[in-house]
Amino acid sequence: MGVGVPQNWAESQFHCCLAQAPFLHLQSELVTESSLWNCQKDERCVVLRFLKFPPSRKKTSEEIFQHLQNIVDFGKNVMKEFLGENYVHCGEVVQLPLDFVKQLCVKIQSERPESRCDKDLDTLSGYALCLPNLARLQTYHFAEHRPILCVEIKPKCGFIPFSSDVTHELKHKVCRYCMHQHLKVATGKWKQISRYCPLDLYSGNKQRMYFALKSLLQEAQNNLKIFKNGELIYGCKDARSPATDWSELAHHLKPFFFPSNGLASGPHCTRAVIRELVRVLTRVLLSGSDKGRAGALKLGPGAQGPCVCEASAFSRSLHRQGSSSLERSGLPKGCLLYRALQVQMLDLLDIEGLYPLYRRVEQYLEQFPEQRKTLQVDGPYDEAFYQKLLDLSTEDDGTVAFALRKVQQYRVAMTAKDCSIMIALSPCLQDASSDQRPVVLSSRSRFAFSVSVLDLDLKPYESIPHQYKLDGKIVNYYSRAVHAKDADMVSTRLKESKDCTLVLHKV
Ligand SMILES: O=P(O)(O)O[C@@H]1[C@@H](OP(=O)(O)O)[C@H](OP(=O)(O)O)[C@H](O)[C@H](OP(=O)(O)O)[C@H]1OP(=O)(O)O
Ligand SMILES: Nc1ncnc2c1ncn2[C@@H]1O[C@H](COP(=O)(O)OP(=O)(O)OP(=O)(O)O)[C@@H](O)[C@H]1O
Repeated sequence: MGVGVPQNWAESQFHCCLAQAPFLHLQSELVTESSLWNCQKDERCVVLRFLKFPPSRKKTSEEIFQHLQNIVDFGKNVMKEFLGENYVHCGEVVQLPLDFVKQLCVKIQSERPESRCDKDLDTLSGYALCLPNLARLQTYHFAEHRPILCVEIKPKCGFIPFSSDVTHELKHKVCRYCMHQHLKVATGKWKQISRYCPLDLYSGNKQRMYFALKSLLQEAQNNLKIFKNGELIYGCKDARSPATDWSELAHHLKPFFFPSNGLASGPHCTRAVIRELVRVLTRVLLSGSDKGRAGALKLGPGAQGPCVCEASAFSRSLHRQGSSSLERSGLPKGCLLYRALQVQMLDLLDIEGLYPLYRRVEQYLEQFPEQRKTLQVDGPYDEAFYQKLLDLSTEDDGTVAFALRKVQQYRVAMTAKDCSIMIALSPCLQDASSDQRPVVLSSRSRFAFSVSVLDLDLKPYESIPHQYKLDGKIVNYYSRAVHAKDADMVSTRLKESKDCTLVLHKV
């Protein structure tokens, strides 16, 4: 059969995503559904996402269809509104011939990372989500034949909680990502602590953003991947992945950034290429005028928290140099990072303030399980659902309605904290300015680009107790292992300095 086997693909708890080169080009003889047929006809390249479940949790076809439809509706009615039309691509639910799905599943099985194989792909319903291939320029509606570079960034949570419900003082000083790094290394998820801090990336300050992006390039973990013509050329799957090699990356990138000159190879060339990449990414991340309704989120002035994470390597080094001037967010309002941050901040109470409200909803649902549907706990994610999210009042009137509103806002915030950004860059000629597509300049070339958001599935209601436990684990581990070590170092230094003190006695 004429189905390209994907070379790279990844999946989360619920989904399997088939992506990257060679992309899954759907052949006409295999696909009869009209939407896919159209994709094939106008040469658009598509990506299919399938649901996946633990073997014990089978779902009916109807449930699977509904789950996928909910994902589409949530994208359309909520995330498009908040993040902006151009950044969000919701796709559509399609029904595929079962034979096709089964053969596909067999073909990709060997490519699945072992750690993800505890869940089975849904091959029985025939339903899947059909999405545009976001590793390509979204400003073109037909296949692009020019070389294309795509950088995928999972920036994670860009603010420090400001909620008065936070009980651990450390949470007001160090961001969750930086704390979580220590637990991840201790549990073997990754080999070493990253110097990346999301607060640097979201700062809008170019210097801090460069530092953040360079740190991602040094220690990509699951926060950075780079694709060239759809093929993964940089980024790792797990802690066993080989160490990152900048000279190899530079070799791939050189034709994009230094197309016509024979810049010598070696460390100088590598540095120059990486610098160009980081600059272009920063420019793209700061660009954008897409209208979204994130402005409709009237977060009060208190809803900001500190602008610097005490654990950030950047702020630590500035601190050591005696400089304390770190600016608050200078992100332009139209850019995707700004909008994503606003949505993340729907988490106004922090999990510590939210958990008792979740318990209130739970108790109510235990008593009145039939209300689950009326309350739209699991959808539909329609306009009414969206409207409720806009009420940011934090005054608890003791009602289930209040508790549920906060729970739903929290779920949306968590989704924005875990989504990824795809930046597609394609070199364009000097005279290509006549078309209206956005262009970004590097010192030796210019690129048409597009920015999209990926993985916008609403986090499940059921994940809240897990979030609560994990939060406690992260903070406790950090305060025991790291903060205690820091305190130790300070006291050792104090002791040493005491040992060296020359005590002068009066004679
Ligand atoms: O809790 P976190 O911050 O570790 O985020 C999880 C991610 O881990 P990360 O920290 O990015 O390495 C985690 O990423 P990986 O699967 O480990 O690459 C998932 O994205 C997970 O989402 P879900 O539960 O599969 O829907 C994410 O879980 P959620 O908390 O977003 O539900
Ligand atoms: N529409 C798309 N176009 C191009 N690549 C995609 C698309 N959707 C997903 N991918 C690629 O597949 C990977 C996994 O996709 P996605 O995050 O949506 O699935 P997931 O199953 O939730 O996985 P994860 O838990 O790793 O985030 C992404 O990191 C990205 O590299």
